[in-house]
Amino acid sequence: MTTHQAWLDDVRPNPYADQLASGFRRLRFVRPLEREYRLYMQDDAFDLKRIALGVGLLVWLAFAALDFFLIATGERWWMLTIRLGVLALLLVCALLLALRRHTHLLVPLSLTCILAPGLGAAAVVAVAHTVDPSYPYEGLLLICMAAYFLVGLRLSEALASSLVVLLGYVGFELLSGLPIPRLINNVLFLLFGNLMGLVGCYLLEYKSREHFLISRLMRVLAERDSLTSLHNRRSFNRQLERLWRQAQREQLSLALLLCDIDHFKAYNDCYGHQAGDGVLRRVGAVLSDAARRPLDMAVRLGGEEFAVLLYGISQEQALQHAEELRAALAALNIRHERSETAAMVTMSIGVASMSPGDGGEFSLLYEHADRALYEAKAFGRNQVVA
Ligand SMILES: Nc1nc2c(ncn2[C@@H]2O[C@H](COP(=O)(O)OP(=O)(O)OP(=O)(O)O)[C@@H](O)[C@H]2O)c(=O)[nH]1
Repeated sequence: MTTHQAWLDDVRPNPYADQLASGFRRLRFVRPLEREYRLYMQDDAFDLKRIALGVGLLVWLAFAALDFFLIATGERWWMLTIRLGVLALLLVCALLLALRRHTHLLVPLSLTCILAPGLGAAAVVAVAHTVDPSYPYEGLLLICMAAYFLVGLRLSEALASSLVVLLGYVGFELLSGLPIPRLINNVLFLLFGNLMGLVGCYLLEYKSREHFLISRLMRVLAERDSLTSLHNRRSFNRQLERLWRQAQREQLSLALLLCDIDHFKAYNDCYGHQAGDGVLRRVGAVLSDAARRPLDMAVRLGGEEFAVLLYGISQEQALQHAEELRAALAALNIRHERSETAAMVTMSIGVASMSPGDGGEFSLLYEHADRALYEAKAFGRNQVVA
């Protein structure tokens, strides 16, 4: 953690950076991040689970064939019955996983894929031990290892399912009458194997969580302006293109508000750069409040230039939004004694609205808003022009 600390402080407050800085030794994030991580894991582990299940089915069948060589008595039919029962259950799980529709069932399905063969194998071993105490029980460890490393379970889930398998094994062996010293020997071997799995799984999950936090943080840093936390120009360009296509499909209009703080250079010169940064942050918060709907976006284009992209609203509504923004900034009443326009910090806003379905390029929307902003500046600033 300490290696991150130095640069993490530069990007805080940010939920991913905060979590990286505060640590997660217990393999748990704060609640909203934990939920996000689990969803990410669900998506990430889907293919892994399908491959693991395919391999598991083949291994299970191979062990069933092996039983026939190792056990020659009637018990082999009990063992085969158990194996077939487990096989049927695994096939149902495989079918549900193949459909890929039941993502909410992913964890229960994974647990079933461990518990069914685990308890099934424990029962098979116990039945075999009634006729041949040297029948190999070590295969149980393979199932525990699959829980720790193969099916994408979290440590707590892998540990719980492995313990259930172990307890099941002890119970079945007690019923089958395996001599106690031998049972203790077997259980100790399985416990030590599990201990290794536990440590490996902890390190793996720790790294997976760290990777999740860092990759999300990188995404935020690549898409957001560090001073205001608004989207940056790159993110804006991408979103504008995306929304343009969506508005084209849905026959809706798109509005762009280009906002520029008036006499900001004079503000910086008068009150200092730090105070200027404070103003940029407060303007950012005002714009961010105006873009709360999921497809809307507030952007810092650079310097004291901002933009608000609004989805599916008319020119009149866009003008109204712009006036509200201007009024919200005025209501903050940030003193600006060097402004030639007013005694407080104000902004000029250029508004453009277009329906992509009517034809034209999305760059036109920006051009129209830019021209309107130029006019707002030219007509005396602190006003909205469409
Ligand atoms: N404090 C601070 N100032 C910045 C930042 N980025 C750009 N600026 C300053 O913003 C000022 C922009 O000046 P101009 O482009 O002349 O704009 P203006 O003074 O607002 O003039 P008008 O827009 O015509 O009213 C410059 O002094 C930049 O140094 C920043 O991140 N923080």
